[in-house]
Amino acid sequence: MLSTDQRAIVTATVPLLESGGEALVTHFYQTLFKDYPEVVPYFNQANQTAGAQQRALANGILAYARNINNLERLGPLVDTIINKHVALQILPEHYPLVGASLLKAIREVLGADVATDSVIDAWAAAYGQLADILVRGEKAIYAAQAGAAGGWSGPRAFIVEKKTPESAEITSFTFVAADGGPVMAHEPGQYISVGARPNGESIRRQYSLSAAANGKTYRISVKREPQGKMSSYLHDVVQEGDQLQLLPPAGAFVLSKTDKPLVLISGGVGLTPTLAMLESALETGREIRFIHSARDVNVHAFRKHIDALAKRHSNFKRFYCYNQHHAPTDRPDAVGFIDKALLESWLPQSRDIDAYFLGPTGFMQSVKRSLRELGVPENQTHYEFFGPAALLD
Ligand SMILES: NC(=O)C1=CN([C@@H]2O[C@H](COP(=O)(O)OP(=O)(O)OC[C@H]3O[C@@H](n4cnc5c(N)ncnc54)[C@H](O)[C@@H]3O)[C@@H](O)[C@H]2O)C=CC1
Repeated sequence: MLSTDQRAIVTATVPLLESGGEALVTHFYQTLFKDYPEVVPYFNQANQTAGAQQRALANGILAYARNINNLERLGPLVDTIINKHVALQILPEHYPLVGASLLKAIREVLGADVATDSVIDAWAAAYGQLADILVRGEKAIYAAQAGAAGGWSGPRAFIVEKKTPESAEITSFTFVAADGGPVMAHEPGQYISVGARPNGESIRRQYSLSAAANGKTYRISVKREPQGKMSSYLHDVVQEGDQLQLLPPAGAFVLSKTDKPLVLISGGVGLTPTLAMLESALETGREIRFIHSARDVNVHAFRKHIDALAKRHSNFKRFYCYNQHHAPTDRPDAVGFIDKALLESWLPQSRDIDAYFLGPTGFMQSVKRSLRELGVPENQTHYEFFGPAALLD
């Protein structure tokens, strides 16, 4: 439990963290990896190089410290972190390693004058409180995953039943359990972790499930990233019949169960979770708009499938925006970038909608701003980052 004095110390440290947050966190990661090399496989080294993971952690720590007196204000952040940890199989025994490295980094970066014993004690107590909240949330999800019909815990072997190209750069993989058993139902919008050993190196990545739950299979749809170890391995090496290890579905970016009009807005490979959302929401009869932006028709995945759904369901309209179009047969609904004017013309009349959006960061910044300016309530707009979260505003 944090004392009043310790809370005051943590709050007072916020401006210091704000000005030096990234240096602190960079130092923290260096310390963590040096002192505890066994945790390195839990981190996507590509995100480390780009600094995105450092920034995400810095933002998380700042948000926590800022709200230490009113943790409810953290809102969905805690759930998002808990779900990311579950997808990575973070366990209670990992927390002391991170805590020790964080305190060591605070001490080394701030120096003995600032990082006095009472500052370190306050941060130790604050970290302990955060760790308790996260460990409790993670335990509950692990238990739910293990207890669900078709559920499991830890890695489970799956076979690639189908490998299907969906566009010039996106390919789907459909998995069935190697033990032939059922698989737990995921919420539309959730992801699974795929584990493999390309070139003998053990790696794990999260991919959104791109189809609604059916109890038997899972489907992911992966964009080839030229530098991506897992996506290159999946595209170039993995074939139908091959075996991979999957962790159970997780993720807090899920459809809210309202009957408000649903607007799904995606850029590029960001369409994968919105596709699962679309498929499951179609059954409810609520009004749905599916808005998708792609560079051009060649990289536009699932167009035929979505067009066919739009023909069959009168509650559903789809809109496509291409940056370029090459032939009259491409027939996008707009050319260029999705902007406020375009969204205004494609949204339902009412602004009392549930909106979900994903795409590259610039796309998400633009969509978030446009929805706000168009009067969609902020708490009815939802988004997720593939990988470490960044700030959109
Ligand atoms: N939620 C997330 O975190 C997502 C992240 N990404 C990441 O983004 C990268 C590129 O993904 P791709 O599928 O190749 O996307 P892309 O580069 O093909 O872009 C998709 C669409 O978004 C549009 N767009 C990009 N910046 C925009 C802006 N500032 N305003 C309006 N529209 C904009 C593009 O013009 C294009 O139509 C990947 O590394 C991927 O991992 C992609 C989708 C979702």
